[in-house]
Amino acid sequence: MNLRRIYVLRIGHRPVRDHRVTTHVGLVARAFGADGLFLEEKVEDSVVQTIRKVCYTWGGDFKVEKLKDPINFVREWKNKGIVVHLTMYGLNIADESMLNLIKSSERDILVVVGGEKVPRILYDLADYNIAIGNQPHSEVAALAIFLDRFFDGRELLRNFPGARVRIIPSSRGKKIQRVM
Ligand SMILES: C[S@@+](CC[C@H](N)C(=O)[O-])C[C@H]1O[C@@H](n2cnc3c(N)ncnc32)[C@H](O)[C@@H]1O
Repeated sequence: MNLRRIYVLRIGHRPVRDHRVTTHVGLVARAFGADGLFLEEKVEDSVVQTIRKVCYTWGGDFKVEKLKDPINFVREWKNKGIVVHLTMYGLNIADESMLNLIKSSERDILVVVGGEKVPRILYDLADYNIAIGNQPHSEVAALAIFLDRFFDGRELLRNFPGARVRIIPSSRGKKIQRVM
């Protein structure tokens, strides 16, 4: 059995201004199958709390952690896993050969998404600089599409153990079941 894990690192957070987008990076990471999120130390505690509250209510084993030195963390990560940096300047994911190489690795994966400006060194540290198309858009969209392609859509059918509420999918209206 492959016990490979996939984590997300969000770099380049601007306090206050990026509160919502960094929260959304976390929610997308969790909902689209990642095992956890690493954030810079300057990220507001309320971002971490919001993501943890979603995990408490909706389940899953998703870890959120702040890092003192994200670049050093990436350096050390490379001893045990691979680093995928999502950037519009990278190799287009539509060329599936890169994605296939990433999928076939048995090592843990760190997916790095940036903000306004990403430190140059990340482009060199990354094992793969991957573009979700070579047009500028958003870290939230880039992460969602990368994870969805990585898991071939299977993440959308995942169960989240320990959920307190669950949605009963319905063609109209909102049906929610309390589980515990
Ligand atoms: C506001 S964008 C900045 C665009 C940036 N100059 C870049 O390198 O992609 C913030 C983040 O969104 C992600 N991003 C935006 N467009 C992307 C694309 N086409 N492919 C992959 N990632 C993208 C990157 O992680 C980037 O650091």
